[in-house]
Amino acid sequence: MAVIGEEAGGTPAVRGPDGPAVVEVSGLRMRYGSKDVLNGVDFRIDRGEVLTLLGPNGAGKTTIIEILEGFRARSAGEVRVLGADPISGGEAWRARIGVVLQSWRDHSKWRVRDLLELFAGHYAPYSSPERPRPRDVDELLELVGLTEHAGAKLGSLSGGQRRRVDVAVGIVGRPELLFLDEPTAGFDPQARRDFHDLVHALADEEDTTILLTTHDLDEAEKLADRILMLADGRIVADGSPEALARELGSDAEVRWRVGGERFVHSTPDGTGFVRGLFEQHGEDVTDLEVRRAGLEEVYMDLVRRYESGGPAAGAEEEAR
Ligand SMILES: Nc1ncnc2c1ncn2[C@@H]1O[C@H](COP(=O)(O)OP(=O)(O)OP(=O)(O)O)[C@@H](O)[C@H]1O
Repeated sequence: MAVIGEEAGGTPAVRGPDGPAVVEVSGLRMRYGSKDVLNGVDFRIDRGEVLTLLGPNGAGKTTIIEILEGFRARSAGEVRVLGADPISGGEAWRARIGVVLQSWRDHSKWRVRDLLELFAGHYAPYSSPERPRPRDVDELLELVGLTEHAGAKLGSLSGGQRRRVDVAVGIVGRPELLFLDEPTAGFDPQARRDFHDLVHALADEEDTTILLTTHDLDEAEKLADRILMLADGRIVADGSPEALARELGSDAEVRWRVGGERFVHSTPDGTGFVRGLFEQHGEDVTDLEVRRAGLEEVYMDLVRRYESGGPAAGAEEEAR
C-alpha cells in the first residue's frame, strides 16, 4: 500500500474537542430479546481522531458500530453521527461514511477493479472541492496494494487480499468518518504494517475520523489516539494508550545489577526510585531496566475484574 499523495491532499489533521463532535453517543442501550448487551454507553469522537474500541468477544463492539452506521436500531439513547441520527440518515449522509464490515463475502465472480468502479460511481454525485469523490480507482488499488490483482475474481483472492478489497470499498468514497470492524483479520505482518500506514495517512493527511475494533492490542496501541474499553455493557476505560497504561497499570518494575548481584523492585515512582539508586550506588549500577505494564496487561486485568463480577476500581475515570 502506498502513502496517500498530494492529490488526496489536505491540511494536517486538527484534533481536539473544538467544533462539533463527529460522533456523540449518550445513554446508548441495546437489548436483544431479553439480553441487555449495552447498558448505557457514552462517548464522543472528535474530527480526525483514531479511536479503537476494545472488549472481549460478545462485549457489543459490532453492535455499537452497526448502530452508528445506521444498520441497526438501538433500544434507547441518543446517537448523533456527522450531525444526524443514523437511523434516519439519508444517502448524502451515508456517502460521507465508509464502512468495513467484519465479513463481506458476496460478489465472488466480480473482478476487483469492476467492483471498485461500481462503488466509485455511487459516490460521484457527492463530490466536493474539499473531498473529491470518488477516489481514482487506480490510485485506490495502489493504496491498498491490489494493483497486481486488479483483474482477479474476488473468489480467487486469498483471505488477506479479500480483506484489502473490503478496505478499498470502505475508502473509495473518501469518507469523513470510517468504521473498521476487525480490519486486519487475516493480514500477514507486511499487510498489517501497510494497513497501519494507510490508517495514519487517512487520519493525518485527509483528516478522516476513524473508529476501529480489533483484538490485537499491539495494533490498538500503534493506531489509536484514544482507546475505549467496553465491558459489562459499558465503557469502563477511555483514554490514550499511554494514559490508560499509566492510570490503570500496575507499578513500574525496576531491574538492575550492583557488583554482579541482580535486583528487582516494584514501585509506583520508577523515576524517583532510579534517582535514589544512582545517588546511593552511582556508577556501580548496571543493566538497568524500567518496565511499566503495557496495554495488554491493563486490558487483561480490567476484563478479569469485570468477568469476576467486581468493579474496575478507578477505571471509570477518564485517563487522557
Ligand atoms: N442479531 C442478534 N440477535 C441476538 N443477539 C445478538 C445479535 N447480534 C449480536 N447479538 C449478541 O449480542 C452480544 C454482542 O455481540 P457483538 O457482535 O456486538 O459483540 P462483539 O463485541 O462485536 O464481539 P466479537 O469480539 O466476538 O466480534 C453477543 O452476546 C451476541 O451474541
